Amino acid sequence: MTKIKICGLKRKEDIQYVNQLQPDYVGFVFAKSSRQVDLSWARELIQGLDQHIKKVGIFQDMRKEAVNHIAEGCGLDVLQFHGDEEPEYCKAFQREVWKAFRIKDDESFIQMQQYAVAGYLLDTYTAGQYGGSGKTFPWELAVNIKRTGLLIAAGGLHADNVREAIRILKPDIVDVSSGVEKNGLKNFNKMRSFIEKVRE
Ligand SMILES: O=C(O)c1ccccc1N[C@@H]1O[C@H](COP(=O)(O)O)[C@@H](O)[C@H]1O
Repeated sequence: MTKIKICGLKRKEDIQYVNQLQPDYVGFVFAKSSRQVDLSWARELIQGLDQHIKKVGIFQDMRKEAVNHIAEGCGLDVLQFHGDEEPEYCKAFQREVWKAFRIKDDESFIQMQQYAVAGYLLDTYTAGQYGGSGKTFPWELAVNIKRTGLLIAAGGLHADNVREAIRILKPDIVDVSSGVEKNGLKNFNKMRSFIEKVRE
């Protein structure tokens, strides 16, 4: 079954929502974003999180020492690198690593072959923005991609398009942030609809 990651939790209410709805993963954004959390707030949120839900930290071109400090402090299960991190950088961690690739055209996939990571996350290329854009990429571009780890589909997913994304991309995991928000905040009903669609 396709697993689910809900990204960008930043309020205690968000934690209550996911504890009730039980996605497989949740994401805490440590990169610059309207969803950014710092180490101490993330720790406080995580104290209330159901232990069965895996914790993903989202980073963008951050020093390795800083990433490790946050990962230790929060007990992160997965590190998601969403910037221009090089293959060598991604190999330098003891934890599971997912690398995000921003898809624009066929050439966007050439770079992917240089990485040996546990997860390959496909997000939409948006000029001047590294993630959380709420925009989709042409999924057909990724139908035959070669990869040696998990495939994580991201970028503009929501309850009304996620089944089509699963049909075309056959991902191991679907990742959503903007698509389960209302007025910039996570919304319980949108999260529930998204999760129901994936699991129906
Ligand atoms: O969500 C963010 O604010 C964010 C900021 C910086 C890097 C990545 C970020 N989130 C990731 O973006 C994709 C797509 O999100 P969306 O569903 O299109 O809003 C997803 O992988 C998030 O983990």
